[in-house]
Amino acid sequence: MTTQKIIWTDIDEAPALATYSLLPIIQAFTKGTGIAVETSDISLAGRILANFPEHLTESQRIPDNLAQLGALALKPEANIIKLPNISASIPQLIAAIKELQSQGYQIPDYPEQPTEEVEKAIQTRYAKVLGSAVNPVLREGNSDRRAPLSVKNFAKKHPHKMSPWSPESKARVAHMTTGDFFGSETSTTLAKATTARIEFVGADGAVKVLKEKLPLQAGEVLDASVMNVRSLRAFYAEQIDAAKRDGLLLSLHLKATMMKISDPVMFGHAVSVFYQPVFEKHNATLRELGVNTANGLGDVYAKIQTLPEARRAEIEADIQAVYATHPALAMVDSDKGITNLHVPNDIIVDASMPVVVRDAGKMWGADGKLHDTLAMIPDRCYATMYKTVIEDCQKHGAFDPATIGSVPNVGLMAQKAEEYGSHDKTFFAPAAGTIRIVDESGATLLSQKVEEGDIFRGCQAKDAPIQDWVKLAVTRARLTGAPAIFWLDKARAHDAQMIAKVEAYLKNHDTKGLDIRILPPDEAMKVSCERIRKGLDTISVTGNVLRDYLTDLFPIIELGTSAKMLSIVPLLGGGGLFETGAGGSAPKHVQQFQKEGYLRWDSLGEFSAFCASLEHLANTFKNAKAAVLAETLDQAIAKFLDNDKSPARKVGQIDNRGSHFYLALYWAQALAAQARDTELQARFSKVAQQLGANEAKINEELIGAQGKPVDMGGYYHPDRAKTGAAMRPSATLNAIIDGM
Ligand SMILES: NC(=O)C1=CN([C@@H]2O[C@H](COP(=O)(O)OP(=O)(O)OC[C@H]3O[C@@H](n4cnc5c(N)ncnc54)[C@H](OP(=O)(O)O)[C@@H]3O)[C@@H](O)[C@H]2O)C=CC1
Ligand SMILES: O=C(O)CCC(=O)C(=O)O
Ligand SMILES: [Mg+2]
Repeated sequence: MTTQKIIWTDIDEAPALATYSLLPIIQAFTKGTGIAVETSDISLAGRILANFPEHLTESQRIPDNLAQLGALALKPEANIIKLPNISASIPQLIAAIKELQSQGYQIPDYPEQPTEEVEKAIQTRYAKVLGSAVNPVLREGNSDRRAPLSVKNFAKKHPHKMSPWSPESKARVAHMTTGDFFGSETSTTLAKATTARIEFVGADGAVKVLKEKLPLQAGEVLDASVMNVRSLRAFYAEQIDAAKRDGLLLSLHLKATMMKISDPVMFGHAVSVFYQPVFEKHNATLRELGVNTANGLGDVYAKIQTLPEARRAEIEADIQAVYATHPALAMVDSDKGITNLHVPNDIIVDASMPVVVRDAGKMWGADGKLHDTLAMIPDRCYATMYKTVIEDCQKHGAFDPATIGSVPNVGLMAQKAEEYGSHDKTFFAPAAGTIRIVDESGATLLSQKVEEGDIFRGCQAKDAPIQDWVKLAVTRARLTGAPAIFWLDKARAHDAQMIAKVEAYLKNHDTKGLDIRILPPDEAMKVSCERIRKGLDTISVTGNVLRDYLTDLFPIIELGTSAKMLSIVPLLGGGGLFETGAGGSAPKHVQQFQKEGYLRWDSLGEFSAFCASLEHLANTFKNAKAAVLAETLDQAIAKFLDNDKSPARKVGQIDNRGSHFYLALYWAQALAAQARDTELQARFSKVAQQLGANEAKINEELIGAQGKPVDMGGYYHPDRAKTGAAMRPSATLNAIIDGM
């Protein structure tokens, strides 16, 4: 029998914890079927270690798994289960490095302000693991994200709580009206392939090359846009005044993790504008200490620890004084005094704005209560649709998960499409002048006027992925009968190029009888909201960033969480990437696990992704056992939902581990009940019997393990034995699974 491989990624935080319990079950169930489920460590800690082999002993080294998986993703045999991983901000990266060093890994410190060449080289190496470093490498296909039907039906039957909107709600989204990426964008479609370069031209005409080689294909869409920092800072200042005047909380929503070059800096400007009195008065000291506003107010607190007591107290008092004259800030953790401006990775727009919608326009204030917020989302490329959904709720009230329809998504992301690939084309203007993209003949393709500090961003979207994206949209529209809306705005330069392509490529498909529209994001949002309120589904077909934002927004509205989403990436090379859920790695869940031995991570996303991965094996390799496993897993998931076996939230109820037991039980029962594969039937009849007979005992052992602190031996790089033991506390369950 040839063995087909499924790669299960080892990642971070809550989903990594869940893996300790779930993977042994999955490996036991697939044993002897010709399917091998193997792990590949692409965790933040793993990626750090993989980049510094010469600093490690032989036994400490780990291979560059991410590069290997990236290569695998291009091949037809690729079958990868991708769990959400940390896209690290600098504070997270530094914390992970410290932890690894404390465990005896002699990797270098992160040079925050490199001066010497050696330091610069180390920083460059660390840059490879910073931010969204994994997803763009593995996502060699476009994205199909939706709620599986069983999950959607479950949510309708057991609707989660949505806060009612008050007619007095003053919540609002604020965005810039000029000087943002949206306003400045210019875009072109390449007539022929070329290798371009990006250069800065100073006021004196001197040219500085920013990027030597930018290979461009014929037919690809190339954009250049600029965030004018003066306008951005003025925008922040205005909104600070407006929030104060209107008695609103102030919140900032960016994506500093995924947009790892531009957004931390935009975040930093908000920090220095909000705390301007502190930065003015203590400018010299803070500079000397190497405070980087892009790392948030938390960086100020961290760096002033080295100052003499009196000096530190003075700065701290001046920070407190700001709150007296400024609007209240939205809080990430009001108990600990962690504000929205503390660290750049705590409020990530895709996850934070849906919660504002769910909580009726409110966020937590320092008083531990919910208040209407003024949500700053500077750039109009993304802000207007959030504005529309908030206004829709203010007008029509909260969405009712019991009755609303669905908004699945078809997202363009292959080959680092759009903003995903912009990191190596994002630059900060060294002075006033022009930044331009010049082709190999010397002709200027695009150019932007800049002032000092402005953020220049170049984006690319290759033609093949665009064609595939259009095809995927038509396929989904045909399969579901739902209208498909391309969220594209002809007033945005990039979108205008895309619209021309979409219109051309739609002609390659049979679209007879399909409802396919092209609408700007605010209108598309309006139509989609109107339709879900009537119980109707509407496919959103979007570029990369809107994909990210919408696939948290609608799932959180519809299902209460994006963890339950099915997230499939049909790879352009023929393989499959199956992502679990559409959300993140839930740091809050790890904190709860460490404190009270309770893990409320819901693995439904993993279940669905694994099922889709088995289906893919069954279809592409005609693997009959995989087909039976997939079909029975699907039945098990349905029963799991029917019996509501997802983790609860509190000690004493089943948690993630208990939910895995029930999945195993129902899966074994379904395998025992089928007759297509008698070998599996016989094998699993015994397992089903054993699991069923021990249900009470297993539950007792699993729940008995809760309620006390857990020592994982590390956060970013936990001790495998300790964590494994904590995640598999039922000797009875372990004996059955390990005995299979
Ligand atoms: N695909 C990927 O690799 C992604 C990675 N990330 C990364 O994840 C990290 C954290 O991201 P963040 O935006 O804070 O958001 P998360 O999605 O990790 O968490 C936000 C909240 O979502 C809920 N939640 C998420 N997943 C589950 C689940 N499986 N079961 C139950 N509840 C869940 C919980 O909310 P509640 O308290 O409301 O129940 C949780 O506190 C960052 O490092 C980010 O870069 C983020 C998105 C995608
Ligand atoms: O790549 C990342 O940093 C996050 C991706 C994400 O949020 C998503 O795909 O939904
Ligand atoms: Mg997301």
